[in-house]
Amino acid sequence: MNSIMNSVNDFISSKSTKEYAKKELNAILWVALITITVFLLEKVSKLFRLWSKASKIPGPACNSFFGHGNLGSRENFIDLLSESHDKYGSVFKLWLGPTQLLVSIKDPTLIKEMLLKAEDKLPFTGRAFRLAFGRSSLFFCPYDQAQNRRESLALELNGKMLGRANVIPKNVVDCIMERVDAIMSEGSVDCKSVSQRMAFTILGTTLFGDTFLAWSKATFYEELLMMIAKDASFWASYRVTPFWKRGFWRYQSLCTKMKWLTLDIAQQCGKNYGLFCHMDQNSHIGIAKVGIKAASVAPPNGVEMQDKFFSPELDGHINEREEPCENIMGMMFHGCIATTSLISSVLERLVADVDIQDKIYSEIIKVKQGSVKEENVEKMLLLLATIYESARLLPAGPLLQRCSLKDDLILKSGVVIPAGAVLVVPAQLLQMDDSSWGSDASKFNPYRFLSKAGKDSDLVLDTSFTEEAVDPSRCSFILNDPNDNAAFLPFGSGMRACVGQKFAIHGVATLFASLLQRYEVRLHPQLANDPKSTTGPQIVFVRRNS
Ligand code: HEM
Repeated sequence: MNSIMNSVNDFISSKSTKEYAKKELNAILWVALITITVFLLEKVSKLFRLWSKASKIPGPACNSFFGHGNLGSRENFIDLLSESHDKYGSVFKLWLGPTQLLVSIKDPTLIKEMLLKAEDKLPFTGRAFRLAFGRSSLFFCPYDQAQNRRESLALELNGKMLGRANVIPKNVVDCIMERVDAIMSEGSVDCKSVSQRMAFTILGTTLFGDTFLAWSKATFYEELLMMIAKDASFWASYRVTPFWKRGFWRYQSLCTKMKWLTLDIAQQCGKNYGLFCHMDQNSHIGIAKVGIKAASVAPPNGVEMQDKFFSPELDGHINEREEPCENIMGMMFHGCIATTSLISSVLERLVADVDIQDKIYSEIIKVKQGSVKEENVEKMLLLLATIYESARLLPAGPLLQRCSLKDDLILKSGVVIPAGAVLVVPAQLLQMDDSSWGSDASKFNPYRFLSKAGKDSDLVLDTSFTEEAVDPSRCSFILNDPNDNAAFLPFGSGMRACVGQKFAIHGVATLFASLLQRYEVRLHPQLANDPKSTTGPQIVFVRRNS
């Protein structure tokens, strides 16, 4: 035994072994050095390619290597985009850093083309979303990750939900009306909070079914959602996640509570989702251990849809890093915020234009009299046109953002936008642009979405919306598809356009068809223009006599 040990020691200490080890180490260092050099050279050549391609796009000169450092607040940024478009034309560039190029496009035709070709969304733009809810396979991710869920969501919303008799079931509309009754008994209400209440009920019942109406924690869930919405951008504005701040952990605990509540309502719906075992592997908070019992009750409204989004095995793909719960929370969050601002925008227009409100009311009554279907909103042309117009004038979401991650984007006009550039569309500027909407672009005019039958390109701009037009049996007007105008972008456009557009428009129309049938919506005589109000005008619902 000793002799074996001695010979091993001799071998190790022998000169040739030391030499051998030294050579090995040298070889490894060389390989590492070459790999790092190749990697760096690739990065540098990529950077030069980006700079050379970007140099052909017009834009303000950039004096600093670090780009146009301070772009100011959101409002200033939109002003900057507007001024730069006036100066440099419909496509211009800005450097956000040495490797980060921003390209803004304002020409509607180029935008339509770009939004069809650039199908990715840069994950860093969804930082607020990810900090709050985690990674999602629907929002702020490359197209190949979102495609399957987008398709199934579109199928559910536009196929099944729009196909049924009422986009929003009657019991849900009745419940919302009961809440409006309760609100009315309190006197006036601010536009924003009543819209939020309505949007929350619509989204909640769409995703979780009727169970949501009786869910005892719904009010707390709504409050949580709004608290998260209020703080999300603030915490995401830190370049480095501020783990050292107490406020951040308070915010994170709100997000965790929201996750728990989402699972709670899922549990209340009475289904055993395969998702929970999947989440056990991925979840940061161990929610999987909640333990969901299988229930033998018949699925309530919305459960089928919910099932799709909770199931990780959708189309056979399991994305290891994704938690299906994030998609549900994302839809609740985005759907509620966006639908709230649409409802609020419609309410504001209606109280400001009583004449239109009265015309919509007579349209609703006429359609109801001549219809077997409970809420035949497709025939309520003026109501739908009012919703389109209110969406056009929506103040939310001033920018659309896209990216082509793999390939350069070559537009028909010859402009080449390098892969990886952040593409933005100043949607709000476009939606108010005279060249796309006429000289009254900044005014509320729902008639711009109506044209005389047989001449669908002739917009009715004279506002002569007569009795004839609101009578579906003698209707000589048709509703234009708002998406025909490339400058109509409240729901985006192209490959990553909003999946919920049709559902949201029909849902909001169904809601207003019931609301206006029962109530007149008026500005509160004393509180209408309260300068201190940050939540829109104070309004009152006045019950109609009939
Ligand atoms: C009035 C209500 C709504 C408005 C104004 C709205 C607006 C938008 C906008 C502007 C986008 C970005 C589009 C783009 O970049 O081209 C978007 C994306 C999206 N919307 Fe909506 N939305 C509304 C309601 C909803 C609802 C109710 C749902 C579903 C329940 C929904 C689901 C989505 C999804 C999944 C995306 C992400 C698409 C993607 O990135 O691939 N939206 N929405």
